[in-house]
Amino acid sequence: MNPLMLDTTLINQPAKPVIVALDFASAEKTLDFVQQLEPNLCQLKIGKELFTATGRYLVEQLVLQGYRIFLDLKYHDIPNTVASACKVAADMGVWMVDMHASGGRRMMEAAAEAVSNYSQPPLLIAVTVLTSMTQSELAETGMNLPIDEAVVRLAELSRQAGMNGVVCSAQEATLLRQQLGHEFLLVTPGIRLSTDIKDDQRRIMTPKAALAAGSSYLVMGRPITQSEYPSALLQQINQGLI
Ligand SMILES: O=c1ccn([C@@H]2O[C@H](COP(=O)(O)O)[C@@H](O)[C@H]2O)c(=O)[nH]1
Repeated sequence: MNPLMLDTTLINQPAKPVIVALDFASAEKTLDFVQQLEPNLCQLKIGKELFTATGRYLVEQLVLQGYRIFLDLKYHDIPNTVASACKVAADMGVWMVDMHASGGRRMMEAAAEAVSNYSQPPLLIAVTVLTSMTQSELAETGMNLPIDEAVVRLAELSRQAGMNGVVCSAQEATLLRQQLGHEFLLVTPGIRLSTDIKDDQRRIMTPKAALAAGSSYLVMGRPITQSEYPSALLQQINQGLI
């Protein structure tokens, strides 16, 4: 494909369940890995490591290849700064961008207002409680609610402030679906196959169980990027087999 021409063939196709976290340190390693995938298999996530290494160049390359991109920079700053960053993300053509719900209502409202005039605004997602955190680690930060209550509180605030959904663990998906209905997006990292190790994740679930619990999208990094057959693994998840 001519790299300067946007591949529009997939734009109207529904998104797939998995967002693959491209946690690599260079464009070269990333593009090598992405060669094994196709835009109709999954969405891609660019987070802090890869974005720090490659900036907007790689985001735009992958958008041009027809991938929906989740720019996972978890903004947490004053309202004006986060709103301006969301506009730049929208200009890059990303599909989804996130911020910490703990940045508060005014920060999230400013972000929602900033992208409201785009014809295809990115989905705005707020991080509730990181999937690496346990109950005691949350308490150490001064937040003394049980994790699931903290997640519900932050998710309700996010929805009121105009977010399209939240990042949470799939372990909270059933509760959030009861409280917030079926339209609000639940983006769930901490996904592990039954044979995988947890790594630094703490609140985990298998892909099949997470989708059954109400997850909208499964964020998966190491289980896919370190697999010998990433494409076959994605196909099995897409078919609901694992
Ligand atoms: O609560 C959160 C928010 C973001 N993440 C990100 O998701 C991936 C998970 O990667 P794995 O290798 O599957 O653990 C990673 O990029 C995190 O930054 C998260 O894990 N939890």
